[in-house]
Amino acid sequence: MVLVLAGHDPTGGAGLVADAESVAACGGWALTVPTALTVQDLVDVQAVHPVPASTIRQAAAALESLPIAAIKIGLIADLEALDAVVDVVRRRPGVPVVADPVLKAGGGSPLATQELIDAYFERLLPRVDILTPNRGELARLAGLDYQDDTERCVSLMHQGCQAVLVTGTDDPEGQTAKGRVAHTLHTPDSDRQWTWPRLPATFHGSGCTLAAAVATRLAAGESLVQACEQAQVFAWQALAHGWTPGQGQSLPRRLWKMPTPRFSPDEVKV
Ligand SMILES: Nc1ncnc2c1ncn2[C@@H]1O[C@H](COP(=O)(O)OP(=O)(O)O)[C@@H](O)[C@H]1O
Ligand SMILES: Cc1ncc(COP(=O)(O)O)c(N)n1
Repeated sequence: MVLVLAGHDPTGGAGLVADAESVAACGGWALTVPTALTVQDLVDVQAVHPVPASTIRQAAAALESLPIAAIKIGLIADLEALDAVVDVVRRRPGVPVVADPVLKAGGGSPLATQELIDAYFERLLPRVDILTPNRGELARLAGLDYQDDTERCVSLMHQGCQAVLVTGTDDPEGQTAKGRVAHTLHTPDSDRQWTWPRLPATFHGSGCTLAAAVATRLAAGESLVQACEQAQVFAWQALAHGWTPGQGQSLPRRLWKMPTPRFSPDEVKV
């Protein structure tokens, strides 16, 4: 089972719904604790309403008897929610924690203040096993003192984060080979890079899809490198099967392997 602490996105493209689909598609079972309710469509986020910290703590405590094998953290909307999430994680020592820092909506609206980013760095990072930022999020978390992504990741690992999988889709410095997106897994011992064909769309919930998949594969006992690779293959295919229902970003189809079912009354045997 994967405990997911994330925001709700009514479009189902990102947030808890995305995470639950990803977890199920990768062979796990999601336990979902909302950290925030958002108001958004596929263009941008209009509002974020944090769930009270006491509710987050209570909802997670109620799940304590269940066999949680990994924790996935998504949107955290305020300092109180951050402290509640840190408490939840501390109560489960040894369970791998995958955190996807959600700092900005796809449409550009900020989702975290500088104070919240500083607190994320100080309080949550020391308990994170793998962080999955894009390059912009990495730069904001690490701050201005570093020359390149490797230095930025080293600074996050000094803070206690065990590994960083940097997704290169946003590629602000234009370093990705043309037509490919590159992702690099940084650990204290080595770095490992993968590249994938760039798809001709902008996706809503791609980061959630990837991070929840990493958590699920870690929960299944895969190594960090295996889990990261499997999750990237899964996320790429979910995006390749994605669709664009209207204005704005495209939606990943995480359950593309599930055919449209036909239900027959004959299946009901008493
Ligand atoms: N246009 C795209 N083409 C191929 N892969 C993509 C594309 N957009 C996102 N991805 C994939 O989605 C996953 C999440 O990455 P990314 O979109 O950078 O995260 P975030 O939502 O945090 O910005 C990665 O595995 C990345 O390869
Ligand atoms: C509730 C919620 N969580 C996360 C994201 C960003 O998702 P992504 O960076 O994967 O597009 C979002 N738009 N809404």
